[in-house]
Amino acid sequence: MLEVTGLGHTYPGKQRHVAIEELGFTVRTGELACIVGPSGCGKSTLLRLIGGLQRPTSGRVELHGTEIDGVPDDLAVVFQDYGRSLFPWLTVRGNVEFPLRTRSVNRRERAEEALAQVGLADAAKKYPWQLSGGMQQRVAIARALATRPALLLMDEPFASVDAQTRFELEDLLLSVREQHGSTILLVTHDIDESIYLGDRVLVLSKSPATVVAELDVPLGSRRDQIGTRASAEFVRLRSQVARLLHSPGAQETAEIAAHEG
Ligand SMILES: Nc1ncnc2c1ncn2[C@@H]1O[C@H](COP(=O)(O)OP(=O)(O)OP(=O)(O)O)[C@@H](O)[C@H]1O
Repeated sequence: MLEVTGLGHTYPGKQRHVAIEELGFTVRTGELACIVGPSGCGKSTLLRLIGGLQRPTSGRVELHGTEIDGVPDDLAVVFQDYGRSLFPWLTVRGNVEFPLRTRSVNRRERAEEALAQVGLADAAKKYPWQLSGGMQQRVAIARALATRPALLLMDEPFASVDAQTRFELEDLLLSVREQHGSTILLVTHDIDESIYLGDRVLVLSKSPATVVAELDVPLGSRRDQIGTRASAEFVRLRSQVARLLHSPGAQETAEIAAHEG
């Protein structure tokens, strides 16, 4: 569904910065792929390029085989900062209906369905500021789901909530994904989260970002916060990703292996 080839992005000007270099990967329909990388390596830049919010300086991003050159209709993004992404003057239902305003669908029905999916059927008439942080992020997820996107991009979606809420939202995402067969690309700096959620984990290098490893996550589709995280396979993957992220030597080895094979 998504194909990223030879992608590069350099921020111009006095502070010229090469954020992304020769980056490539694909995401299959129905897959949940996680991108994990060190702080400041270029994860948000990558999502902005994929979401058509920024133009790459080299390479291409294709969705369903067509190059992206603006924000695609069938793509939705969930950002980390729910406080700034929801409109405080609109009710919860108003927020969820907002991206549907130009579509000929029953907006109210769609919004209510999406809110029910995230467990907020009773909060439709409230305002975002009357809800907890975790509930606000559920509204942001409902708003993205209401558009029935072919691809859902998520930029550190659970980084601003407490640990318990984070676990709940991770499980909510897995259940929504199972119900809809959604295709999701999620960026995180949390190694455990990338393995718990992902079918595949793409590990990025330090800036300029490039893909140093792609790891399959053979943990099955039924995951649970306690059993899955304690499993031998989970622990093995966690060490592997941590080594790739924290040891420059391991990154070089992975890069050489990727180029050779
Ligand atoms: N508009 C900009 N102009 C110049 N440099 C920028 C701009 N936006 C980002 N950068 C630089 O590009 C690099 C990548 O930034 P980006 O926000 O994509 O990283 P990130 O991996 O998402 O960071 P974090 O993990 O802290 O969220 C950083 O060094 C940042 O300073």
